Amino acid sequence: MTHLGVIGGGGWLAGALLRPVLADRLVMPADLVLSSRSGNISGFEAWPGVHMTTDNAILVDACDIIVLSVRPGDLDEIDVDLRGRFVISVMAGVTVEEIGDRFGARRIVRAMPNACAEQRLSFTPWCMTDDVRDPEADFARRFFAASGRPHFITDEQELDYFTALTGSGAAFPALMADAMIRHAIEAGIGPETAVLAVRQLFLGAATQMASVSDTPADIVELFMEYHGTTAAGLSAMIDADLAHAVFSGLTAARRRAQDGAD
Ligand SMILES: NC(=O)C1=CN([C@@H]2O[C@H](COP(=O)(O)OP(=O)(O)OC[C@H]3O[C@@H](n4cnc5c(N)ncnc54)[C@H](OP(=O)(O)O)[C@@H]3O)[C@@H](O)[C@H]2O)C=CC1
Ligand SMILES: O=C(O)[C@@H]1CCC=N1
Repeated sequence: MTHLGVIGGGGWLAGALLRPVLADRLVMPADLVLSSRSGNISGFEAWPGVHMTTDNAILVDACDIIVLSVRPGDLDEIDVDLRGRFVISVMAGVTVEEIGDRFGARRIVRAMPNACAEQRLSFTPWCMTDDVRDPEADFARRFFAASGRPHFITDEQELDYFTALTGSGAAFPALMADAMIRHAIEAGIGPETAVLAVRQLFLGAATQMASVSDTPADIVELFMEYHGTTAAGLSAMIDADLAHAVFSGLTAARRRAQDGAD
């Protein structure tokens, strides 16, 4: 039986990835070991059989698949020997070469999910070393499929880009949504109604963009050609160079991922 050990299993991303995996019974609670530094792990009350420890060596001894999910700045504290283990890393900015050099592992999957994993809606690009065996690659794909859409890539460097683009999850759309909510409140709409309205707007917009064949650019074009109130708003946003602000943000996030995300 395969045992899965998650170093940093008490963290935000680990919980978001693991709850769908447990709900789907891809891994049974008794076969899962989570570690944290403090011993405080919550969010797994529905699966009382999950093992928890503060000792990463105990976790590694008990498991054949090891997930690395600590913050990059905490990696130096992780003193374990992962030779012969299949390793899955979801850490931003830590290359497979670094993981191999540091822990002795050769069979490594590196992935960049996002926190929408909790809603099973992560976009999760992933890559692997040549040594990964077919059943291990299949496990990795099914592991990430439980929490969203895995997308296999062959160029590891793209992961630093995806860390900025999609690893950020709801954060960048939330910035746009928050600006809209603040504008609505300034215009006299009650705060609760403003939040309700913009949440429903983003749900509708995301669902539409995910389900119709029109690209986002096609949708903008459609409204521009309609020449109505929305076109007036779009023109003002384009004139204010909204794209420039977005490009600056993504460039800064990518640079941080390339420099080693802490
Ligand atoms: N959060 C996100 O949206 C995303 C995160 N990532 C990546 O996932 C990784 C985890 O991030 P996230 O879950 O947000 O981080 P959190 O800070 O939420 O969780 C980190 C976890 O690591 C534990 N930890 C720290 N040091 C050790 C140690 N020496 N031994 C065992 N456990 C330890 C912490 O324990 P304790 O709390 O007790 O200190 C905590 O449980 C990061 O590398 C990040 O780059 C990638 C994509 C998205
Ligand atoms: O903001 C962060 O650093 C984490 C890693 C990638 C996405 N979120």
